[in-house]
Amino acid sequence: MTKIMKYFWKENLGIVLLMIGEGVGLTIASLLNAAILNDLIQFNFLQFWLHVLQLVIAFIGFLLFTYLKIRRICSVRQQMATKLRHDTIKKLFATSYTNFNKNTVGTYASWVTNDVNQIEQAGFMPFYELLSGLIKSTLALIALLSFHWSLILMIFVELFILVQLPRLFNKKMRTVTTEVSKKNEAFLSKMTDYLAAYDTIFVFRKFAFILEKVKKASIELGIAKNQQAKVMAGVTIAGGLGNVFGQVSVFALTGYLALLQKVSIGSISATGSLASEIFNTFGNISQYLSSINSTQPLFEKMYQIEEIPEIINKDFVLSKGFELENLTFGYQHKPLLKDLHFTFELSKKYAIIGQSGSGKSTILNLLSGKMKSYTGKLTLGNTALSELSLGQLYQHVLYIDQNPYVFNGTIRENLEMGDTYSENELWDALKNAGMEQFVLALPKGIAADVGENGKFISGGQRQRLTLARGLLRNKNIILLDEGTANLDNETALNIEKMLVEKEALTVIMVTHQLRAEIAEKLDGILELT
Ligand SMILES: Nc1ncnc2c1ncn2[C@@H]1O[C@H](COP(=O)(O)OP(=O)(O)OP(=O)(O)O)[C@@H](O)[C@H]1O
Repeated sequence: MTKIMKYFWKENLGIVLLMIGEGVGLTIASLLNAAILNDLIQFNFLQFWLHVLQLVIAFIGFLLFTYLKIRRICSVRQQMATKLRHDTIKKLFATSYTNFNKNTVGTYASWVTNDVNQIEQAGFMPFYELLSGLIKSTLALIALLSFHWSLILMIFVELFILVQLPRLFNKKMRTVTTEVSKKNEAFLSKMTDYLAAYDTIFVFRKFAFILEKVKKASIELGIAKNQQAKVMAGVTIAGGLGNVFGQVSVFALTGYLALLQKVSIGSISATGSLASEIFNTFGNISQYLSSINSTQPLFEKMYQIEEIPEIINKDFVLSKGFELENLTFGYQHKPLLKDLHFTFELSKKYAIIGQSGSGKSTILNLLSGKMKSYTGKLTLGNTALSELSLGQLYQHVLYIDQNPYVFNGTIRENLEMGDTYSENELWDALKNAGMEQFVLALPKGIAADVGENGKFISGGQRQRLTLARGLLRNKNIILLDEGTANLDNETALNIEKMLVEKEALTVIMVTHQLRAEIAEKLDGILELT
């Protein structure tokens, strides 16, 4: 948490200044309480009314600073949460393909929702409460010193004992918070999975089965949260006991000093409220620190994502296509591809065929730099793929996998994905992907919404939309995994023809259905067994 607080140091300094303003207002109000009581004891009515007026002004100042502080904390807290979410996703995008796939999408969603919320509630909020309390306590201690030194001495001894308390709870708090985070991850992951499977659940009428699973996952999450609340309750009680003891002892000592005529009688109302400020803060310190401490594992989880730096290979020239030599690869040490030799020359057209599970998509995954744990040689141009940054690779390569994602937005947004293209370029891409007539016939045309993962359009239309999105990018090499599998024979044939007839384009397509009209135009076929 220190890291993010430091990053926003200017904003946090502003908050500290507002807290000081708030604390000064409150301390002055406490001191005025003593003065008012003394005025009454001495029947000094003029002074009494003057002090009451000053008290009102002090309270107005206090409330004004409190208002500004609350507003500012809320805004800075949101800025820090946004930075955390942004940095986490940025790191996830900068890690390797294999690392990203170690967790489910639901887990990552949980990090940037549940965990960030937990950091806000259990980390940032207690931190500001503690900071505000410490500032008020420091001012209160200074004010108390103006009454009698013995008060400060006694408070210091008691505070020393109070601040030892958090240590007793640190370990337990970390454990229960980590457990809540894990259960949150599991819960969100399961929910994402069940809801994404809605169509399957719908046709199998498995609602009761899924509801039972939802209930079980929710109960498991509830147990972890209860466990956390139990530890929190223990921390609160321990702090509360110290707090009560401290306040009573200051009250008693001031009374004793007043009896000895070392302090005025009115002091008792000021020392009481000043001491309550100090002991409220330090009484809750164990709770604040345990809570802040408990968020540490959540930060660690986000910060430990390994970023793989993009190192640009300056010597790279796309002088030739992909060359595979003795290429061997397997998942989890299970051999799949063995000693493969093949050359995909630039501007030529290839198909990869073979039985289901023979490794066709895996080859495209290797060519597109997603899998790196192969042995043998795999080069593009004059450079080994392992020495090429993904940015450089994707400057030339377009990979359309078996399930390309269609975003919940318009056709135009799905095509552009944040880039800018002319109307002509957009429509050319739609035409080449066999999508032009369909889009023209839509009431909203290119501005039509496609829904979540394109659920408002057909499977074939989704495939053509993602193909158009790829064609727009004008890359030299296209890797197409069953890119026309969902299309009718005629549309599929037209698209494949369009691709193999593009002279400059290197085409490597995985297909189950190699049509004779296409096969005769190919320069090579890689058949896997
Ligand atoms: N991420 C993965 N982890 C472990 N095994 C995997 C993974 N991806 C694929 N496999 C396995 O590797 C083998 C080859 O998979 P691949 O997807 O390359 O086959 P394919 O020839 O493209 O199949 P299909 O024609 O059915 O799409 C399969 O047995 C598959 O179960």
